[in-house]
Amino acid sequence: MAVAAMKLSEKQQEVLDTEGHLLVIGGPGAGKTTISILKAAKIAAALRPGQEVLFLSFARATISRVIEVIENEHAIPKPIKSRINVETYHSFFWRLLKTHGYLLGLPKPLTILTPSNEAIALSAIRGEYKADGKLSAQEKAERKVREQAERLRQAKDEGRVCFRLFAYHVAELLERSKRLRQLIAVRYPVIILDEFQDTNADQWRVVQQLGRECTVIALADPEQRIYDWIGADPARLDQFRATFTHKNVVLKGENHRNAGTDILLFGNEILTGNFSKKEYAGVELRTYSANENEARTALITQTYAARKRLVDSKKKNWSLVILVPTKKMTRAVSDVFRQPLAKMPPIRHSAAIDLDAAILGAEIVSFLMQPPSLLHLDGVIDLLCNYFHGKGGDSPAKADLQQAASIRKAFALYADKKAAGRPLPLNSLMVPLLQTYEQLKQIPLTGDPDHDWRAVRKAMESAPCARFKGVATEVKNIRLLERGTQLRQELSQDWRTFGRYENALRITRQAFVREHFATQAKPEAGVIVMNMHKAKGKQFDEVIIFEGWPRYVKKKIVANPDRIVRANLKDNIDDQARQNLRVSVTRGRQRTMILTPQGDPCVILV
Ligand SMILES: Nc1ncnc2c1ncn2[C@@H]1O[C@H](COP(=O)(O)OP(=O)(O)OP(=O)(O)O)[C@@H](O)[C@H]1O
Repeated sequence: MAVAAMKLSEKQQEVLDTEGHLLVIGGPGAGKTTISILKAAKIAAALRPGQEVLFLSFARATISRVIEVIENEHAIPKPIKSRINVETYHSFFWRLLKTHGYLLGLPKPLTILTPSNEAIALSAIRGEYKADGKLSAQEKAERKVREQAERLRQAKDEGRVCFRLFAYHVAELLERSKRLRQLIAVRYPVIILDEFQDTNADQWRVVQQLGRECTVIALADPEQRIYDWIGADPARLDQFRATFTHKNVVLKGENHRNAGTDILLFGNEILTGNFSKKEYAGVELRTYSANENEARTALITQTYAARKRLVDSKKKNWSLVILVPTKKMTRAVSDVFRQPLAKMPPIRHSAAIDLDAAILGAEIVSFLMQPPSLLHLDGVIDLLCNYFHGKGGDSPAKADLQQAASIRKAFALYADKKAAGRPLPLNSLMVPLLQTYEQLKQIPLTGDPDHDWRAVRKAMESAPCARFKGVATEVKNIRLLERGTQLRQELSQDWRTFGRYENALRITRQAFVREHFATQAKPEAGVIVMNMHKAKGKQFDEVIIFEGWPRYVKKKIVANPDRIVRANLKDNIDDQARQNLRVSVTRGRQRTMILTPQGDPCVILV
């Protein structure tokens, strides 16, 4: 609905009319984001030139939804819209650090240590420990301390700052410099903090400092807190109350997202486990037989049906999201949609999968596009090892770290043998690797980046070396040259200037850093697959929550991965699991379906 036609609730009006620090509390769809934008517009209209309202959010996708609200609100004139600056916490912190980090003794210039490169930097430490499940609490704590020390060292010595240090350093800066706090307040007299319940300790330190000079407006739902695992704290709202003289407004009982359905009622009852109704309008619980084929068929059939409903509704930019409990499953569902079972047509979709492997793979492709005179085997070996060190992101697989070690070892042996004029052992992994490297160097390039990129990737796919094949498969996950045209343009420009891709690797790396900060222009539409954790702050016309199924041997469950509650055991139900499911369920505007295995349905719901 266009916000222009919107009648504000009494409490929303109160938000609009209140001055000073503000804590706005409301459940899913209560209209927190909406009213905060209207309030931002009201404040912006009275600002002095050069001043803006700053709206801070966690995810880029939330930002696009916020921007959409602003765009729909025809009552907000353009010059006023342009005075509302919507930004992620990360990107705001980075701006501060880049300019003022030297005050903390950080080198200048600073660069971002992207998540994949952070994983590479930490892989040596991580490689020394067993898998998470096999570590004692003490070992985990020790590893955490060592990882943090390495992150700090990377920042201080190398000038490479990873995302999770942004708030840490900015907090330090603002705690020390009143002048900087004042500068920020002059530019941003009012700062809106979205999803405040999910701020971690360092972010809270930053907010405390900002609130000394600026007016802060925190939007929160204490029961949508899903970031405990990265530092959110149930005490946060009370800390806000104790720190700031503020007005508290509760948008109680309001639901503008899925009004007319029982979706919110069902979501709220998930928190207590007391279900008051047999049927909930707009909510459907379905089971599938607990095996791979049945699971896939159920998901695909339900997705076809939901898509048909939405297409038939003729709604513009309809959205259907499939929410799954794990990253692994996001990928699995995306693969199934691409190649469903026999004769079933594929489902066009976008998937929010982790791109660490694809990004590091892209570095290899771009390196191989560089002219042979700039290519060297050491460089390829380094990038391949980086790929294996970083492809698992925060949780690298032992096997991948070992791959990297084997490549290093085989390369050292190759160098020794070569120096001694001796042949390589025939079974060395360097044999197919060298063959592939030679083949890749021979690929004729044309100056059309899209074409050339594909040529290198295709050649990798059919290469003798299995490691390169793996890289090619991962790289398929990003359509690098389709996203915006900047990378493409820069590569073309590089070719025009030098008659070859002189700087392909550097250009590609920069493109990914940029990508981390880019704001999606539009909220997601069509069929989307994502991890439940990523659904926060978003809304979709229909939601399908699809969880994994137990594996049986002789009728006993031997494994039960990818469940909403870990292993689907009653003992593992906690607030996090309940809140996470509630957030997912309440994302649907019209309809939410939960697909769960027969015989062992989600324990929260039984
Ligand atoms: N007063 C209102 N009248 C009609 N529709 C409204 C009103 N306020 C908000 N809406 C609409 O309701 C939907 C949900 O609002 P909004 O996204 O602001 O809620 P929220 O509290 O931020 O939700 P969440 O915490 O679940 O992200 C949006 O589509 C918005 O346009």
